[in-house]
Amino acid sequence: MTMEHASHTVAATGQIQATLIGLPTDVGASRLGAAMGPDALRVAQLAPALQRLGVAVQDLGNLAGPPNPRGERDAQGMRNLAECLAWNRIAHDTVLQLLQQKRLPILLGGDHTLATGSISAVARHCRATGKRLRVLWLDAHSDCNTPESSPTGNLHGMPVSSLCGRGPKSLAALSGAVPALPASAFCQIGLRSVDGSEKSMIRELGLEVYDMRAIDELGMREVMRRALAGVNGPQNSDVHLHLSFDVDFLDPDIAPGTGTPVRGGPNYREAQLCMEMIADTGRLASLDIVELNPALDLRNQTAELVVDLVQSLFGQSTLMRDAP
Ligand SMILES: NC(=[NH2+])NCCC[C@H](N)C(=O)O
Ligand SMILES: [Mn+2]
Ligand SMILES: [Mn+2]
Repeated sequence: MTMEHASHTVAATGQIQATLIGLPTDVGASRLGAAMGPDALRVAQLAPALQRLGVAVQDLGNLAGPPNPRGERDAQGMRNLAECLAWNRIAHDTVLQLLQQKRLPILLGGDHTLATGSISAVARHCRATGKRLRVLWLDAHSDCNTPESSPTGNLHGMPVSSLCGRGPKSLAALSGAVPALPASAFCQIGLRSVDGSEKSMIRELGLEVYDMRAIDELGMREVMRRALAGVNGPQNSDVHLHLSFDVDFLDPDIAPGTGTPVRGGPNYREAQLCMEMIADTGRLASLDIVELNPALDLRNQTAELVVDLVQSLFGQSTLMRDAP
């Protein structure tokens, strides 16, 4: 177990400087409600929970963006592309600025299209600083549809293909290079709902995927050991680890507050171990928390669970002492 944190997220004091960015949009999702996600996380005391672990937390509040319409599919097969692009530009610009200030951005979504903007910024930053980027994508879905292949036209099903240079051109170009990052930088964990077209895309891109069957057969410990193989240890100190956490990764029995739930996900202990093993790397440098839908939640229990897991992600453990 390592106790140090990645140097680029740590100010001279050794303290992580995190910034919460509320992006209240569900323009890419199938159901309304994820726009309320940031506030549900605040109600569940996300900032104080991080502060108790010694993280300095700044909250930018909810940033203003375009309206969240329920558009029909356009000629290319996408819903609400213009609004989605505008929200992602906001995500990109804000995350990039924070990374340049050596802060650790925590994007509070909002739907999962926002990962296009945030990861584009992370990719741009890594190109400029010579860091190696690793993206862990915790999700029930692989989100690698294209406008042509998507069964729904919802853009939250397309961020991975966009980032790999296959999705809608305007979204794919956000980082200033196409593709924004190599497909090999991604590692997807928890998949259990993959469209036929996405299966082909996963193979075409060569995405590293640990689906629920892999978790069942190998166990979460071995899956995470493999996922973090190029992240752990002194020889990988140049890695920027980004976590894109889609709340529907979790089993709907413990996390009902999400718009596209799929049964058979990781349970509470598996999810905790996943977060703890990421924390142990000390390399987490940016985070998306997306697809939390308070309108579908029960007494905010999903938001509270997410806060609990984020505490593990930032080093809370049963036996090690919290920061003073
Ligand atoms: N981020 C998510 N929750 N994505 C769900 C995507 C569902 C489906 N594959 C689609 O393309 O519409
Ligand atoms: Mn999902
Ligand atoms: Mn997703």
